[in-house]
Amino acid sequence: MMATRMLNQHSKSLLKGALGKRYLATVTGSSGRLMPEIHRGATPVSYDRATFTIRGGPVYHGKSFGAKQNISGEAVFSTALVGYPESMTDPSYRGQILVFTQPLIGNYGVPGRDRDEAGLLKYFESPHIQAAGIVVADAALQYSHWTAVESLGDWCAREGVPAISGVDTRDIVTFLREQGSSLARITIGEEYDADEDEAFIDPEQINLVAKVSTKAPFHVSSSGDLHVAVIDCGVKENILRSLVGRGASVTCFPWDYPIHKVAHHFDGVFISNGPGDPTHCAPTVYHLRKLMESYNGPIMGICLGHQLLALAAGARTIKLKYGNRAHNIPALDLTTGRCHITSQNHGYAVDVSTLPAGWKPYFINLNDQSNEGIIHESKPIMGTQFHPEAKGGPLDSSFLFDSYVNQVTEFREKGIDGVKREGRPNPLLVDLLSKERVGVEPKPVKDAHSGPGSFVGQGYSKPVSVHA
Ligand SMILES: NC(=O)CC[C@H](N)C(=O)O
Repeated sequence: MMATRMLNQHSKSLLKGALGKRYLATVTGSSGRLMPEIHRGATPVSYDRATFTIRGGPVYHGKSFGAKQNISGEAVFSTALVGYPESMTDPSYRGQILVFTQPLIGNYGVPGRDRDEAGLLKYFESPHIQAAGIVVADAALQYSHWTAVESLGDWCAREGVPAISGVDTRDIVTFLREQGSSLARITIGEEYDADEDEAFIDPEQINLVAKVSTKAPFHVSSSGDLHVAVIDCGVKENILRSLVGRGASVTCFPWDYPIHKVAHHFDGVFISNGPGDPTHCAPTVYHLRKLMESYNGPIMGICLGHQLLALAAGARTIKLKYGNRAHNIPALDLTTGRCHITSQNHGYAVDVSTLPAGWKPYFINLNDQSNEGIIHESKPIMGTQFHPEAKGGPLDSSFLFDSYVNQVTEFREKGIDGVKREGRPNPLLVDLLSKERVGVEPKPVKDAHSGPGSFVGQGYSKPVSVHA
């Protein structure tokens, strides 16, 4: 008691915060940690009424708990139970309105922008929310978790992303499953205006990969001596971590970089996940085709990367009725007969009937029989539609990174003709490269809410409160 009286106000609030975080269930902020900065389109949290409108479908009335912004995009649903910070920052969700079937979202808050020893974001899959908006049945306004620095609603508002709750997500998903992939809009504040019906943005028409891919190469170092080139179509942090953690430094290239011209410097090539229709990436497909003609090192692709490999091989992709977005989808390994529970997030798939000679299907989806992977019959080239890096989701299929890195090691040791491939990346060149994605930060814009003296100018510097 005496000691408590002697504490100054600041230490008291810190102590209160620490105790609150550790022993009490309900936390509404996190003192002692740096709050993340404010971004384009940030608004105060809006608790206005809101509508979620599906084009050619129902209008759902609910309540806003994120930014006061109106947006439109493709409505997709995920049946994942946890992992909303990871999913929302996954660049593959760019342009999409994410409907969560898990009815309570936000109860463990949102973590900070902490980085691991390689400089990769620990809790996010990219630096910002990528989904255009989110739709939940029940938003938890109170949250509790030791990594949390803010609530889901605060995060959405700060990132300029609208969020709607109080709508029947069971009904929405039933509709989306029946009608198939649909355009939709979130409107905050005023009632939905039927005259605006034509104003739905269709992300399918946009090359989203060009928006989320780094604009210049960047490098992430590992302690090992392998070096992999990653084609960044919107790469998730955990793909990079899965390579770096296995001893492969990575240099990430923009999506349209002529990779075949530099691949001989690398022990392997990797093609990342990414948003939208893979057929928008014609330059990548062309470069991959050239790469497969000239390069003998291991090549692996995940999700969009897998689709691009298939297109480069000469196969076709199709759009699924409503896609697969979940963290528990069974994929059968056709080479072993084993089933793996996988993390997925895709709307397109490889049409396996168009796979040319020399390739075979590797995995198949046990729910809908869609293709989940392809493998070359003689070269070390493979791709998976699911996400072995998970985040969120189970790590059942992380062995695929082990086998890829084993192939990369072998290629480095034995080369093509039994001669060890020599050469480390030039340290000077590595030093010159950025250490993170270039040119993907949203630019600050002046809008109605961001003028001098407004919320954006002063909102987040205030101490945050902790319930005790
Ligand atoms: N996660 C991904 O890479 C998604 C790939 C592609 N944009 C699709 O929806 O099918």
